[in-house]
Amino acid sequence: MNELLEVDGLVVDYGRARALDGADLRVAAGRTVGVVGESGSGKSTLGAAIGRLLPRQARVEAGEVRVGGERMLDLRPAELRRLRRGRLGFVFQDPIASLDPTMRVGRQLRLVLGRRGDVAAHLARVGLDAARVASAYPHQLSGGMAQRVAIALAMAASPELLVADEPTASLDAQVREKVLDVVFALAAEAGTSIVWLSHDLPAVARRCDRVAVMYGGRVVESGPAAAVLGAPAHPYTAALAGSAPAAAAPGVRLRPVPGRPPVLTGPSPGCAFEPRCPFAEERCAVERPAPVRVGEQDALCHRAADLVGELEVVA
Ligand SMILES: Nc1ncnc2c1ncn2[C@@H]1O[C@H](COP(=O)(O)OP(=O)(O)OP(=O)(O)O)[C@@H](O)[C@H]1O
Repeated sequence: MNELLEVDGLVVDYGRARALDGADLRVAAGRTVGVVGESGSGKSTLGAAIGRLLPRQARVEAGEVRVGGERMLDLRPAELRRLRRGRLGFVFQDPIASLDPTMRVGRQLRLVLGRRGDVAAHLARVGLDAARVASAYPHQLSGGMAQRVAIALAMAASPELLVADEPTASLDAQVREKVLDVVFALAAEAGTSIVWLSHDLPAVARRCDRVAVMYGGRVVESGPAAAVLGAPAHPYTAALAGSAPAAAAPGVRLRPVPGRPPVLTGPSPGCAFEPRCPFAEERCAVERPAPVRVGEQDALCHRAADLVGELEVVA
């Protein structure tokens, strides 16, 4: 498979707090991947690290990020800008904050598209009327409209990879689905891969080809969405899928699994889920699990092979 994004063993600390503890992720060209996990599992850090957009206090301690084979962490600033502009797009949680407050929307798009770009056409692609929106400043737009503008900007150069960090978290439920429709339709048209960081497991299941489940700063299970969510290979995925409010309103934050998520200040000595895991054995507390292939999934669990058929999703 032609991998567009490869994240290997990524470790990121914020001072003493460890946000990523050896995260691995693969995204093939044109694929849509939902990255799910509880608050604090490291999703935003992973998304920011992909574009080398981590805040100043973050330190990459180990690991590697490659986009189209280019080693992101080694690029010089000019190369990094070129790669971000040409191959990557980002959409964040707060659309208004991601736009320039001092510049009219049309002008922001013009800067990205260049003189010959068709501002009105790019606004129309995200369902906005240029006559109404191009001359507005970001604060004059609703959240949904501002996010559409942010999507138009992120997708203007038809990037190979779009990283969307909870792009609909601040939007009303009715607007949310429409905004996601726009993101996925534009990406499908342009052949753009999506990494969508989300709390919303049912929504990810509906829209993504693949799912990566994060826990304690690692991707503990990944594989085709239907397999991961229908027949989980990791006990944490089973707990998370069981706790997903599938019947509740879309976008509702996941109900936490009993117990508390870990707060790491260094490498987890074993499996970070061990204290909450109903299947844990002695070695789980002291040996870091390596990936195990189970069916179509990769799971970081010592017991993944013996648990086949045991893990039920309690919906
Ligand atoms: N700027 C920061 N300074 C210090 N610690 C941080 C910072 N950003 C994140 N962290 C810590 O790193 C860990 C991972 O956070 P991150 O935001 O990546 O997780 P997340 O899964 O995206 O959470 P959420 O879903 O709440 O956004 C958490 O323990 C968090 O407290």
